[in-house]
Amino acid sequence: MSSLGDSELILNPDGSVYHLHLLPEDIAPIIITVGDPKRVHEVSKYFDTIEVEKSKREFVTHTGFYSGKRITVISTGIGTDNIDIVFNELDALANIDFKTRKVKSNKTQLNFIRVGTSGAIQPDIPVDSFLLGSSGIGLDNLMHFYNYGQVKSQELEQALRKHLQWETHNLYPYVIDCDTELKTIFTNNRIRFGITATNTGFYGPQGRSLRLIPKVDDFHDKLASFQHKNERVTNLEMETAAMYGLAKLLGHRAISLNAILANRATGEFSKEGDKTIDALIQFTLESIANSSLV
Ligand SMILES: O=P(O)(O)O[C@H]1O[C@H](CO)[C@@H](O)[C@H]1O
Ligand SMILES: O=c1cc[nH]c(=O)[nH]1
Repeated sequence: MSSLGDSELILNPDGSVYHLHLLPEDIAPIIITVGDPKRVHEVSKYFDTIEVEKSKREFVTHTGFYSGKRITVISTGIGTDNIDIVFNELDALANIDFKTRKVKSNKTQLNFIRVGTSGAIQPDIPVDSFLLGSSGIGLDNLMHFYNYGQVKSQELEQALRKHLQWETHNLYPYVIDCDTELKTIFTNNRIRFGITATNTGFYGPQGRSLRLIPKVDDFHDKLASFQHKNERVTNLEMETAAMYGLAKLLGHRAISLNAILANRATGEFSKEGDKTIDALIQFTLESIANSSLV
């Protein structure tokens, strides 16, 4: 196997990976991802010890121990473009030998757990509730740059495309399921389940209108009315589908947990978002501590 060239695997002068500025020993196999860089501290403040604190751009990383488990928490910033960077570089840290610049023959499987915020599109999902995305619908185009056919949720993707008929808008949604073992770990009476839709923006791409009118005028109605085997589309955010796709392609596991801050059907926005996010962080850490994850 040939070595990866300098412009493919980009390392900084200190040997760290290009954007994340991390060394292979800086990360744990259990990785909590958050969008907001400030949320990293909101997670790691519960750790018993913190051994790594590094940052570059919007990518802040803390690694430490919580209840005997070594955990990394990292901010991805906003959007699936950043997920491409974070997931490829974290995988490189785990599975590429930075000295030989070759892919390792023995791979390490990483467990990605997103703790994010999101807006519900169904009226019965209250603000300040928790929701686990059992599948991710990608309305962005990230996975179209990879051969994702082997990891997609074929039947769900076909049924969704037939229902939406959004080829007229040049939209070809991809659909990828969460990891079922991680789903079991977070299955609890405090959490709802649903299909999470991921898009490239917060305003037009989530059907929001301030001064500009979104072109897809039935955006919420079309997504909210989709039904497949008792599953429905529940919420909108900006990272989950790409996480599910890249994790599966790279042989990792991923789950996305959402603090529902907005309800787009009822027009509400949480008045206690920080409290809700903190409760989801504590729920996530407790679930990890009680799991067999190492
Ligand atoms: O709170 P985070 O994790 O950033 O997640 C949500 O919030 C951001 C938009 O406000 C997007 O990243 C969206 O996915
Ligand atoms: O409506 C929302 C709320 C949080 N994050 C999103 O992406 N959308």
